[in-house]
Amino acid sequence: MLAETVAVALWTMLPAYIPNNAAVLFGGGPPIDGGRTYGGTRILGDGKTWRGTAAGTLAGIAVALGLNAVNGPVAAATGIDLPTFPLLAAVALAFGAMLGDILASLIKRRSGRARGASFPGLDQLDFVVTSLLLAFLLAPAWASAVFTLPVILAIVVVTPVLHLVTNGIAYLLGLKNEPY
Ligand SMILES: CC(C)=CCC/C(C)=C/CC/C(C)=C/CC/C(C)=C/COC[C@@H](COP(=O)(O)O)OC/C=C(\C)CC/C=C(\C)CC/C=C(\C)CCC=C(C)C
Ligand SMILES: Nc1ccn([C@@H]2O[C@H](COP(=O)(O)OP(=O)(O)OP(=O)(O)O)[C@@H](O)[C@H]2O)c(=O)n1
Ligand SMILES: [Mg+2]
Repeated sequence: MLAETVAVALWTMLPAYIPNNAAVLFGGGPPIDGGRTYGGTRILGDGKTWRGTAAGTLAGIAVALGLNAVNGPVAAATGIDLPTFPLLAAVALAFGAMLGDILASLIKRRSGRARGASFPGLDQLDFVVTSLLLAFLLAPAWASAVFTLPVILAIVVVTPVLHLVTNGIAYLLGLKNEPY
């Protein structure tokens, strides 16, 4: 059923959705690239920090453990069979999301885009690709069972919409400098 597929997709991706939010809220401090440049432009830029990456990863893992704790009651109340997250899967989704955002900055800087510039498509799906890849790498049996083709399709369609809505609200609240 479509609603059930979307519910499983959102539940499973929550540990990958939270890291970027937490990085915005708790990030800052020394940049990962240490200010270094390559060919005259920054490697990553001041928007990718150690603190934001650590906070994001920890927040994503914490959310996965929290979802594990409420899985029983939520599954009982909704009648939907929702996955639990083994620790490796939680780490893969959370750190994978941070990694995707960092790789996207690398691509943005190499293609001459300044910090904060938009890159439609990449901005909305960078963290999806890397968190899924890392999950398949670190927890292959779990990932193959959870990320069926319909679930992956639901993720790819729903995530960009949620990303635009979340960023729009964060911008209106003054938490982000750009609404994308
Ligand atoms: C636990 C912590 C630390 C924070 C929780 C804050 C919160 C309520 C987050 C909502 C999480 C959520 C379910 C998001 C799903 C969408 C998604 C793909 C998010 C990716 O995050 C993007 C992030 C930075 O993006 P970027 O690095 O790629 O540019 O966006 C910035 C977000 C924040 C600064 C956090 C504050 C967010 C809000 C005030 C918006 C909350 C909005 C909702 C709950 C509405 C979600 C939309 C629908 C339609 C349900
Ligand atoms: N690993 C990260 C990711 C994000 N942030 C914080 O969250 C803000 C918004 O994140 P994002 O939109 O991903 O970065 P941008 O500043 O837009 O930079 P870029 O163009 O490189 O994406 C950043 O400015 C930074 O303060 C952080 O500290 N560490
Ligand atoms: Mg940005």
